[in-house]
Amino acid sequence: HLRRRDEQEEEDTPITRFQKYLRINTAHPNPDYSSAISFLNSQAQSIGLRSQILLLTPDKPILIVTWPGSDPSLSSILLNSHLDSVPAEPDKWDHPPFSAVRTSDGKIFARGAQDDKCIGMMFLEAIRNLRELHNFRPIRTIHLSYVPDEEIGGLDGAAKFVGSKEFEELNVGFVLDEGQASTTDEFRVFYSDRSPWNLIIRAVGTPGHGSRMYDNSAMENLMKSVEIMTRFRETQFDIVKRGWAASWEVISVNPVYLKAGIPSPSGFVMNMQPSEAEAGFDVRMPPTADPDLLKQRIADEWAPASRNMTFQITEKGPMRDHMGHPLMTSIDDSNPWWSVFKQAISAAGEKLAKPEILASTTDARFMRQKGIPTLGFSPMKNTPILCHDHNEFLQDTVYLKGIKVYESILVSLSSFNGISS
Ligand SMILES: CSCC[C@H](NC=O)C(=O)O
Ligand SMILES: [Zn+2]
Ligand SMILES: [Zn+2]
Repeated sequence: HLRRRDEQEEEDTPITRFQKYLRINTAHPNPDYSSAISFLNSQAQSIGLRSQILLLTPDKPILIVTWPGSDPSLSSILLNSHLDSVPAEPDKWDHPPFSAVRTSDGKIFARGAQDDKCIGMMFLEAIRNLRELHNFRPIRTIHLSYVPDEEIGGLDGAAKFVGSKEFEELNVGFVLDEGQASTTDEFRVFYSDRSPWNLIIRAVGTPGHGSRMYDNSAMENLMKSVEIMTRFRETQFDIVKRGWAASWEVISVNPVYLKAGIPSPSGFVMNMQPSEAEAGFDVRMPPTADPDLLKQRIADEWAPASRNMTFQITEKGPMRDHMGHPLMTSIDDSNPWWSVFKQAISAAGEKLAKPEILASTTDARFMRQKGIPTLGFSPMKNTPILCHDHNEFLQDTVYLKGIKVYESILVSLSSFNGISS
C-alpha cells in the first residue's frame, strides 16, 4: 500500500534531509543564508560535530564544520560547497523550483539539486555514516565549509574565507570543491577552472536624424566591434566543433547584453541615431592563456580608440598563484593527494574520466591561489548536466550513491599519512 507523500516526507532520512536543504531558497538576488546556515548547523550538531560561524561580511555567514582527527599535527582535508544558487524562472519549470518534489521515478527537482546543495549534504551524510555505522575515526582532521556568493564571484565568500586567520588555523592540506555531473558511467574530476572576465565595450559617435546616412555613429562603431568579436568567437568555436580542442581549451566570448537607444514611453525613439552604445560580454580564458595578449586584442581590434571606443575589463578573481603560475592542481604522481583520491574512487568500485579543466568557474580558484591542491568533484554520473538550467533535478539513487563515494574518499584522505604538513 502506497503511503501518502506528506507521510513519507515527515520521516527523517537522507532524502528528506536533502529535500529540506533544497527548500531553503538561497537563490540570488535574495539568498536566505541564515536559514541555510541554521539548518546545516543543526545537522552537524545532530551528528555530534563541532561548528563555527564566521561573519566576515554582514549577512553573509560562512559555516565551518569540523571532525577532529587523531593526529592534529597533520594538515587537514577541507570539503567546500556554496550555499547560494542562481535564480530560477518558476513558470518555466514543471515543478516549483523550491519544492524539491520527488517524482514517482525518483527525480528530485529543485534549483541547487546539482549545483551544489547535493554535495553539501552528501558530505554530512557520509560523515554521519562513518561515525554511526562504521565507527570510523579519522587521522587527519576533516573540515566542511559552506560559503556564500559563489554564483556572483565569491569575493564576500570564498575569497574572504581563504584570506582569514580562521582559514589559516584550519591548516588545510587538500580541498575538494564542486565539479559537474557526468552523462556517462564515469565520474568527472576537475583540476583547474577557466578564468572569467566581464568585458564591457562602449562606443560614442555622431548623433543624427534617423533617415541620414553618415559615418561614425555610435551604433556603427559598436556593431563593427560586435562583428569582429563574433568572428573571433567562431574561430574558437570551430576548433571545438572540429574536435581539435575541448571547450575549456579555447577562449569563449559570449555577448550577454546590448544597451543603446533613446527610451520613449512606447519603447525607443525610432528616428534618432543614438550617440552612445554599449555591449557586455562573458569572457573565459583557459588557465594557460596569456591575459596580456587578449587585452592587446581588445584594445587593438575589439574596442579601438580609433573607432571612438572604450572598454572596461573586470577580472573576477585571481588568475595566478603567488609564484605567478596558472591556477592548476597537478594530476600526476608529484601530487600524492591525486593518487589517494584516484585510489579512493576505485576502492568505491567507480571509474574516473580523464581529468578536465572546468569551462566555467568555481571557488576552487581561491584555494588554488593559496597553493593548496584542490579538485572539483561532484559525484553524479549518468546524469544530464542541468546546472543553471530549468528543471534542475537529481535522481535519488545518484544522490545516495554519492554519499557512499564520499565515505570512501573520506576514509582514504583522512587516513593518508604520507605528507607530514
Ligand atoms: C564570475 S565568477 C562566477 C562564478 C560562476 N560559477 C558558476 O557558475 C560562473 O559564472 O562560472
Ligand atoms: Zn556551483
Ligand atoms: Zn553555479
